[in-house]
Amino acid sequence: MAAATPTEKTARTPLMAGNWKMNLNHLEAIAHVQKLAFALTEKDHDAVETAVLVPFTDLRSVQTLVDGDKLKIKYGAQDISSHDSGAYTGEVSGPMLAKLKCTYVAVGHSERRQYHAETDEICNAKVRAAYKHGLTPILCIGEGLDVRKAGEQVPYTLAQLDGGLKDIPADQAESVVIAYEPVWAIGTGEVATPEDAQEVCGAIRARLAELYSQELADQVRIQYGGSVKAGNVAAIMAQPDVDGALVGGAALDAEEFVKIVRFRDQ
Ligand SMILES: O=C[C@H](O)COP(=O)(O)O
Repeated sequence: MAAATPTEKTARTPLMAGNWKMNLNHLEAIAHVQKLAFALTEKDHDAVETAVLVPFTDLRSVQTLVDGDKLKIKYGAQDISSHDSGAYTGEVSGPMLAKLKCTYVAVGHSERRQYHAETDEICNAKVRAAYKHGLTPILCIGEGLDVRKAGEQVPYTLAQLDGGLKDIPADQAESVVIAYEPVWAIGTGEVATPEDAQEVCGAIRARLAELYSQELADQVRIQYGGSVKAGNVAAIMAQPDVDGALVGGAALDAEEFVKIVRFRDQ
């Protein structure tokens, strides 16, 4: 499988996204985004795209702050309903997220797959819903420990990629963000080695080339997620097919997250 060359990599702007998960209420969200905005410079924004994926209850506050202060921090949600409206208690729709001017929405995070029984079919419907309403999906894929121990991480993850992108046309898929998150490395402190991350991220890019074209594969950003911190981000980002990170725990500490955004300085 052909991996991207470093030259192709430079054409992709790194995306550092903080997934807050179920943390920070709307007041804490404002304080946190203000800290990020204060710390991040024009130089940072030119070099790296920074985003926060926040709880639904925080979105309006974050939108007001970002709009009001014309911040360059992007924001989005952690999930999206596959339905546009109707009797779906507890769900939040694409039109609602679009109205809040979300840029991104995470789809198929392993915690959604594990605790909410989200299948590849459901993820595919959510990817469609995101594109239908002008949102960019961050499709999360990755294997559990049993799969890793069996050495099946590449075929397992590629099957999730195929399922999530099933019948998604190239003019949409060209903007997708793929987050490779080995489940065994999430919140455990067990970070995958840079070589582990590259093995699967390289395979994902090669598969995108097979599904679409090399040109499309070369422009899609592939993130690594799983216990990313300031201390390990540089080595992971040095891999040719890793274009950013989806950061959980470390994104709750504004100073740490800013260091991750400045991965080149670490
Ligand atoms: O979405 C983020 C991932 O689940 C990684 O979380 P973590 O950085 O706390 O391991």
